Amino acid sequence: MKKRALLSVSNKLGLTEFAKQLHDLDYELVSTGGTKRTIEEAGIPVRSISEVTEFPEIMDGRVKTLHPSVHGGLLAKRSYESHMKQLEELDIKTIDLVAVNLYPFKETIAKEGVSEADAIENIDIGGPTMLRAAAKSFEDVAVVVNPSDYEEVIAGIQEGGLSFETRRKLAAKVFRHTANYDAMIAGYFSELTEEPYPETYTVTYEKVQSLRYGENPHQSAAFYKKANVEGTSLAEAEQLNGKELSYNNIQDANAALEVVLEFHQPAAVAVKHMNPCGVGVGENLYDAYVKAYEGDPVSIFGGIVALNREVDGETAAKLKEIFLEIIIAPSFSQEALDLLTTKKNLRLLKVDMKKADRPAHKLATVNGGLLVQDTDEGSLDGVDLEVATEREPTEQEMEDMKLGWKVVKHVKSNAIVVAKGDRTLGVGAGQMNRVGAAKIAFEQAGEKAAGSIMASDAFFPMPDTVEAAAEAGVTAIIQPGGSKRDQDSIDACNKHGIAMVFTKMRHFKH
Ligand SMILES: NC(=O)c1ncn([C@@H]2O[C@H](COP(=O)(O)O)[C@@H](O)[C@H]2O)c1NC=O
Repeated sequence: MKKRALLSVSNKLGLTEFAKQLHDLDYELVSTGGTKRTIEEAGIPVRSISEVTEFPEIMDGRVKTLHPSVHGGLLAKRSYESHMKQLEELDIKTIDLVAVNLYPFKETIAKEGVSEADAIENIDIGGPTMLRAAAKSFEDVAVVVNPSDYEEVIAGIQEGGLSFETRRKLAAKVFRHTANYDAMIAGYFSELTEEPYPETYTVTYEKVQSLRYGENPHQSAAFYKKANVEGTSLAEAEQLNGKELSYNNIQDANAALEVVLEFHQPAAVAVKHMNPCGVGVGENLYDAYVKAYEGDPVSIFGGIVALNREVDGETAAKLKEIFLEIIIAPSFSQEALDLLTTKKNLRLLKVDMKKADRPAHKLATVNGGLLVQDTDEGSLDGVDLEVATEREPTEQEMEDMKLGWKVVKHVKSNAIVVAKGDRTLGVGAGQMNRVGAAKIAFEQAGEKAAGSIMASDAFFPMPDTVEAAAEAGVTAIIQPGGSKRDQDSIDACNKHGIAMVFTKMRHFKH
């Protein structure tokens, strides 16, 4: 008796070649409407699914393969006499191979302005049902969900049949695929019904690449991207030069990208170990980069630089002067590319920075758990800053404080940023007490701290940070305010003639 293959695919890639090879291997082919037409047009004999089900495809294809003649043929255990007897009694033929790929739900919901009705029509029902049935029956049935596996499947059959291990691997792939598909549907409906934190949180990620190792060489790692990437993302970067990215590179590059996206003017951000070490904004990119570089010419060495304008030749020449791991930009001029690609290991990443939306959620794992929160979208846009001190900040101080505030949001807490004249001068990151972070920032800024501003990601529980700032020459402070002891800090500012504003918004980053 001929073996039977059921083919029902939305993505017709490689279909006719696969069908032809199966036919040559003496399989009887059975197909649904569009798939059958494609196979027939290639001159390959194929039977209609309606012949098998003795039922027409109905309701615009909503029901075509959902039939006992299909699912009996898939789910019967060949080793059970009772199952085989039932098939015989009901005149159902076994199905030995299934190739199915699903309605393009992901691509449909990614379309701008897609209607709910369109999204719903693209939820495949019959396809996943067949895939799951075939995968459950992997001991007897081979199931192919990805056209990239056609070749291997054909080769296996030609060599005398697919092994148990191969069939089990194909089944595992199917269950991951249908889980991924359903997770996308679940996510879509959670959004529709405005349930950001539902009773089960199902997210799905697709592999971008295996990584050589994780944070340290003894840790294994891989990079995955969201099935539907929202906004500007490193996961969609185009690498134009350099060796493969590492786990730490990706983390650092993402940190740099997040900071540079804060700015509309030409901006440059240098990052080390996920903290910005130098940030500059300017009239043009060169100017911005020079400022970022001068912010901390020591830490930037071996760092990651993100820029928010096309890298031109002049900026590239300056970037080339020091050892950098990665440069991220929306584009690179040919001149810049010619200059930078002479450094073989320097990774150049082209990232589309125009995508406005940001990921709705930030995820963090704890042992045995997952924390989910809104992305920190807090900004000073439209915020009336409260001046807490006797002295009002000058216009220049205000500008510098706005820059400091944008940067301090991205520095690990406790975080202090010292800035002046469109650039950072010192960054204190990740300290267990605030005054400690401030001291690090002042030490970095050195004499340049005179006349600078200080930004703090959270309020001051004591006036010690203000005192340290006064000693370093800081003239204005931006911080959330809200401590029971705010008055102590205000008094200290007034004593030293420092202007201080409250944002009433905290930017902890752990
Ligand atoms: N309703 C059904 O019984 C059904 N059976 C198979 N499909 C899907 O129909 C698509 C193929 O359709 P066609 O061969 O007409 O191009 C495949 O993506 C397959 O997963 C179905 N469609 C949706 O559920």
